[in-house]
Amino acid sequence: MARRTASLLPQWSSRIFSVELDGAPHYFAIKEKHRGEEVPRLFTLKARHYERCYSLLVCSSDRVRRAKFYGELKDKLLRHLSPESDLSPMSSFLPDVKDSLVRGYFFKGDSQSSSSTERLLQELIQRDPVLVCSYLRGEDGQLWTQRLWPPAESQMTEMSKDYYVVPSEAPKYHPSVLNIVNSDVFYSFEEAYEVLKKCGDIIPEAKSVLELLPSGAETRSKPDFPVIVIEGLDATGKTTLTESLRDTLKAVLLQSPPQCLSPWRARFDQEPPLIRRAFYALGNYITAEQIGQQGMKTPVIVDRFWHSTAAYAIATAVSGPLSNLPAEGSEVYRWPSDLLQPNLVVLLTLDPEERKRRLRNRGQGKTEEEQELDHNQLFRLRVEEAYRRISGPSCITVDASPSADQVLQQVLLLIRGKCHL
Ligand SMILES: Nc1ncnc2c1ncn2[C@@H]1O[C@H](COP(=O)(O)OP(=O)(O)OP(=O)(O)O)[C@@H](O)[C@H]1O
Ligand SMILES: Nc1ccn([C@@H]2O[C@H](COP(=O)(O)O)[C@@H](O)[C@H]2O)c(=O)n1
Repeated sequence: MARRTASLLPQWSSRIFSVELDGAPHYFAIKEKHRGEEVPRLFTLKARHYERCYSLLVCSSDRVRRAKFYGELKDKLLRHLSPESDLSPMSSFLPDVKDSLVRGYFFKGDSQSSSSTERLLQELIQRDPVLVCSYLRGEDGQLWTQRLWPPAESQMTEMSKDYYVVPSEAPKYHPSVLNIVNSDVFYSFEEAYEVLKKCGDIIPEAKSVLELLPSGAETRSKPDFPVIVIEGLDATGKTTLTESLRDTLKAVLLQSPPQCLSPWRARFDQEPPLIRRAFYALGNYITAEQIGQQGMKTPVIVDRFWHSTAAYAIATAVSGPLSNLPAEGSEVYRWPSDLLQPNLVVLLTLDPEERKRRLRNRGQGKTEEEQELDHNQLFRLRVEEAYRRISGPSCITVDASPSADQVLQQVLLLIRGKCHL
């Protein structure tokens, strides 16, 4: 298996590796040592008594298989490895090369149970799309060597050489940015459709979803009436506002994901990002079809649409501070060319403490992502910033802290100014 997967990781010696140790990414490169050359030291691994570490990179050419297996691999490793192994997320990428990121895990080998670890690795490389490397500590404790595992007996390839591990600078943007397009965010009906179609064999529910889809993102004529989307984090007042707008404007209220996908939403929420995001992306096309029909008769108000799909996906793919997000103007913030464009998108924003108070008062269950919003201040900031950076159409921010009626009046003013209602 190592040989077959090796061909999926071109330019091995030019790759950068990232291991998350104690919550912070450590970047390293690999280097062949030439005679008399001083090799820079690797970051000091905290547990100095470990002599050997391993990395596993998931590198199937089938992206659905890769996404599913990456999630399963963590459970498998956690079940088999000792807690001292410090299992950490790892990735490898070619700087500035789109779609070059591969994910995996890194862990410290336990000398007491090395044979059972190696048995597990042996099983994995026989059956699964993983590429395993071992890292051996040098005598001074800081210089590490990377070697393909198990060492290739013959046929010296670029990968089967021994390399020294050397520190590397952090890339300008989070490496996940390289793979966002059509893995986390889908920019056409076809791209998202392809993912769900491939899932049909392993997720029977995918077939039911496919049956509900419009026959393609047909270019319909623009609705005669205005289409207004209300966006925002949970509990910012979207439901309250959209219902008031519906009543005031005698409009139709739609939502994304649409009601018809409700039976399958929880199922797809358990899936890895590739599949989950494809599900939500397709939901927008079903809603767009409904907008197209209703918008010929009345104004249409939409509770969440494309901005939500893209902003949450981008903010989840990238970790850490706002500076890790793709730069403003990046292609990842562009609107899909085949998706209906609303006339106005309003983003409701709220002070985090007030949002929490409203969540508490409402007292409903929360999705994992909503809990993450509560606990992780950086995630919340990334989602809000991604919302603001999406363009074509961009959103207009409205402070949702005044009373429900004041927020309604503010948004009605915007609608009358922009949509001539
Ligand atoms: N302007 C407001 N002032 C005070 N409370 C409000 C205001 N708007 C909404 N609320 C209350 O805040 C809570 C959350 O509002 P709402 O359900 O409308 O938010 P939401 O954005 O639709 O949330 P979710 O996305 O989780 O469905 C509700 O209890 C609602 O009554
Ligand atoms: N158009 C959409 C709508 C929602 N999502 C995802 O759902 C979560 C929030 O939705 P709630 O109904 O629970 O408020 C959020 O995690 C988004 O990832 C989406 O992707 N696209």
